[in-house]
Amino acid sequence: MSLTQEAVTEALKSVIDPNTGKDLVSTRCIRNLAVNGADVRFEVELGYPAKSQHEPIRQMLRDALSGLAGMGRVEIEVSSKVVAHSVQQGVKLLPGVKNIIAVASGKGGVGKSTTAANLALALAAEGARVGMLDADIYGPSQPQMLGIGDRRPESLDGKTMEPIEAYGLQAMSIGFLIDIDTPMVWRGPMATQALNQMLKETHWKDLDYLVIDMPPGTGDIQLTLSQSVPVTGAVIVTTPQDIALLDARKGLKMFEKVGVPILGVVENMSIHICSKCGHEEHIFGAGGGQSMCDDYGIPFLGALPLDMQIRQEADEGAPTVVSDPDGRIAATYKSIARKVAVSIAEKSKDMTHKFPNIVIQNT
Ligand SMILES: Nc1ncnc2c1ncn2[C@@H]1O[C@H](COP(=O)(O)OP(=O)(O)OP(=O)(O)O)[C@@H](O)[C@H]1O
Repeated sequence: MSLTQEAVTEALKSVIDPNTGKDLVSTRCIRNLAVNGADVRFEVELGYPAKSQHEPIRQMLRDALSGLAGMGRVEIEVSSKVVAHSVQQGVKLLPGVKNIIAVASGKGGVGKSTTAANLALALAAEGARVGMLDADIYGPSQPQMLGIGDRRPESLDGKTMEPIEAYGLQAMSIGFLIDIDTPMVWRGPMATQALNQMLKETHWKDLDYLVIDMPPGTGDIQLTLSQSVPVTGAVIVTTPQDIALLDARKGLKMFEKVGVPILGVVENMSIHICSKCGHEEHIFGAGGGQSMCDDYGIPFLGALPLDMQIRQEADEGAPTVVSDPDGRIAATYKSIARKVAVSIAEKSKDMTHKFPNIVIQNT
């Protein structure tokens, strides 16, 4: 019996994408399937970056076909294509930027900047083109974390600033434009204006994702920023103690109010593992991030331990995802990055309108 396209498709239907939980046929990821005698060739196009998953997915597809009678050679090409998604109503997308991910926290000092840096690097490691915009006006830390502290952006055309390259990321920080040693009183409108200028006047080059390290808190400045920046979705970083979770809930509500979808919650400093004896301790409490996600029906993206390695590497200007790319911590950041990217990919291009249409009727 000779091999048919239908039989191959049927066999491929049994393969579930581990990242989306759906089969690759019904999600239309299988392209250009060609059956030539006993040989099969096709492409798989994932909607999210997942370099680390290409080989395992290829292997699962091969395994699914191996049982077919009359099977010859199998050639599978796996790639990723990230598309642009809609943002809040009334806010325009940025040229050269497909999706913007806001990394926010209700409370300061929970590790938002460290998470933002590692998330951006993890998305890049999975094969995406990624930018990092440090909008933390209270304490811009990305230049230091990305090891580019003393460099300043240049302008080639006199109109736009060139982002600074760091570990493959296109980086821009409010810290490049202000002297962080000088105490500055930033008022709301000034901060918004500075951020808008950085967003629009940076020469972003074909970015799949721009990660924004937001200023911590849920005050007027944060609210204005979350309204004016064209955000695809927000990631909330929290530590597990009650006070941080309370503030994280406020952050969540703030984004909800302005129509920005929540991509999920990252619990940082979740557990402490003693570097000497390996004893595990929930210093800041256990399970808080997960239960907050259960309450609001949003994804729990993952948990990072309180680990000296994370602090040392970030402070030294080479965050863990680049310092120890094959380690356990980098694997957690990459898993979080894939969940964020999958959640964006699954977002409908037409965002549900938050505000009702106003119809004027002539009577
Ligand atoms: N999981 C972790 N384990 C150990 N240290 C961490 C971890 N996450 C962050 N840190 C350290 O905690 C400090 C605060 O982190 P970070 O600057 O990322 O917090 P933040 O929430 O962005 O703060 P801010 O409110 O100032 O913006 C840094 O020194 C960082 O290296």
